[in-house]
Amino acid sequence: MAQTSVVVSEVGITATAATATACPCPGSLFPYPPPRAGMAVSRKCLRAAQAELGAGMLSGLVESMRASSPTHARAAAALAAGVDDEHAAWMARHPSALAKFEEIVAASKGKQIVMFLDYDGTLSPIVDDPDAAFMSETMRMAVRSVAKHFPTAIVSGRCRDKVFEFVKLAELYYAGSHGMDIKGPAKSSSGHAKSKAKGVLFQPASEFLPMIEEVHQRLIEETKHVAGAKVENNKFCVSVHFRCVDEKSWGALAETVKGVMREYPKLRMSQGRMVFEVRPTIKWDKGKALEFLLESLGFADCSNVLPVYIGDDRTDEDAFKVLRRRGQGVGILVSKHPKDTSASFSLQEPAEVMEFLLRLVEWKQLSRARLRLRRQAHA
Ligand SMILES: O=P(O)(O)OC[C@H]1O[C@H](O[C@H]2O[C@H](CO)[C@@H](O)[C@H](O)[C@H]2O)[C@H](O)[C@@H](O)[C@@H]1O
Repeated sequence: MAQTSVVVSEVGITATAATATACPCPGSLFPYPPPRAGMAVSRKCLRAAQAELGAGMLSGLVESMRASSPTHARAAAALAAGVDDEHAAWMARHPSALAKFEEIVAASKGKQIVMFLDYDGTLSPIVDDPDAAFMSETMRMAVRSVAKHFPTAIVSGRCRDKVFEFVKLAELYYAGSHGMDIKGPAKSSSGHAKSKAKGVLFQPASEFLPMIEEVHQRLIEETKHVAGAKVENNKFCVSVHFRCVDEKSWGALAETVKGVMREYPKLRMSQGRMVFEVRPTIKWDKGKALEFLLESLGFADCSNVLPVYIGDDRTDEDAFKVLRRRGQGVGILVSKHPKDTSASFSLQEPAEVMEFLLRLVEWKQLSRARLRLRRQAHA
């Protein structure tokens, strides 16, 4: 099917018109994780683990664990190595969504904006304790206002109930467990309630529930000797956090988790921000959840919709890629540091996400007021 895509600006908003296919992904000038100098790790742990796993595999995993901490010593080293240039080049390819705000809203002309928001690191700041990742009341107000004007979904790795406890807005769509648990709004704050997605419940991995519960218990048991490790049950997936684990123990932790994973070939492991994410091997992710929600909202294969997806983590890349493939929508990565991404734009931190959301609301209110005035003038 021919995707609709007109590149509205040099920076990659793709919107309607009748021809092209997905716009090209940005090149990988600055691969993420960027290459970095080695650091001291527990040689003992590494040796023991490497014997079983194969050297390349585990040391790669530990490197990747380090890279998921951009505030680490790496940042200081990178600074000394001319990161300013790297950052400027990256920003040129992924400009601030605030700086390009006018272009973004111009691309929505004649289209329904649909908002997709990741939770951790996007609406709430990253903190050591996953149970304390609260969003501010002002952020909640901003999200509530956005949802009054546009259908809005939270797409999170968290289990749906947990992310709802944090967000506390019944008028939103929620896709928890990396999109494997989708539900429409319990209440409406706008006309969107009439949408087909109201109350929808989609759980493509439900058959994995017993296995996830089992692996959750196994991971708790097997990692209890690693100080600081925390295992979180996200219903259809499990997170193993290492943010509070001494770096010397990362190799041992990685080995332990991989050891358990070997017993569960139907589960796979990926990595987020100082966390291992364990989930079913089914072909379902945040990108699929985005497409499912668009379809449920009545925007399947439509050119009159502009999905806007804001997220900070590797799992959000699946959604950015879907937007690129569809040649439709706006992907915004929340990051202060250059990362390899399929998003077109960037915002530095949750505070900027809030500013972006508030500007959207303000713009929508102004456009409505202008329309009203024009109608009155013609009446
Ligand atoms: O898709 P998200 O909403 O971004 O969820 C991804 C994971 O986020 C949480 O972990 C991250 O945030 C924690 C709190 O700030 C932080 O301590 C941790 O290091 C981060 O990885 C959440 O706890 C996980 O379950 C989610 O999968």
